[in-house]
Amino acid sequence: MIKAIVTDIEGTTSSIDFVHRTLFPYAKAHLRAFLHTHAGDAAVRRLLAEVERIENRTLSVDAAADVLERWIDEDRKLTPLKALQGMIWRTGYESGALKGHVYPDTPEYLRRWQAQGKRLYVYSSGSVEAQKLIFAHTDYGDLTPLFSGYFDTQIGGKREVDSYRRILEHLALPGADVLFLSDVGEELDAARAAGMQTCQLLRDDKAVPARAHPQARSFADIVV
Ligand SMILES: CSCCC(=O)C(=O)COP(=O)(O)O
Ligand SMILES: [Mg+2]
Repeated sequence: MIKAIVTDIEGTTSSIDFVHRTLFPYAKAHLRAFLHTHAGDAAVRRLLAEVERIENRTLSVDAAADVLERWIDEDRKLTPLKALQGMIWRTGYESGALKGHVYPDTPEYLRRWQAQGKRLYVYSSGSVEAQKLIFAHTDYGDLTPLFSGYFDTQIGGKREVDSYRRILEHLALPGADVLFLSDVGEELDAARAAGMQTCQLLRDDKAVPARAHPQARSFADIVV
């Protein structure tokens, strides 16, 4: 029996377009000014040091902004970029400039599954801060009370089997009791290799079907 469900965000609970056409441009538009204002803050300093380590060179604030803007364009899933994006999006959500997109079936089925006693978790390349923000600011209210925990790239990349093994250790459940939901075949392959059950969300025509996994057009199609 499924005791826990771990869900991806982009392409699964929420639309790819929202992430790429609203969230990423917002982060890019505010990044440089954010870095100039906060480069002295301890948390931002640590993240900029990580950017320098990845680039293997010393960077001025503007040079770091250039690198991070390029990473946004390339959709790189690098931890310091994702952490900085989360910090920038916070201002957007709190001012009302951003509203977290979720498909209508997302809150409905998350509530239903929680009422059935299943524990719900998020695993996204977006930072834990960004995950909490998107679910706290939806048209359906604050969905964060539905979740028992959040995982981001600090636990490992989403295409790596070890990431899912580590998540299972945190959940203290065997893989057979855990269902992972994602739109990306390589992520589902890695979760299955760790022993999890899987289901691919095919929300729109952009998703590439991974026929080795059960498939669903919405959460209403998922058998738990
Ligand atoms: C937390 S919302 C922003 C998601 C994000 O930054 C991203 O890169 C999408 O990654 P996902 O693993 O949810 O497909
Ligand atoms: Mg996804």
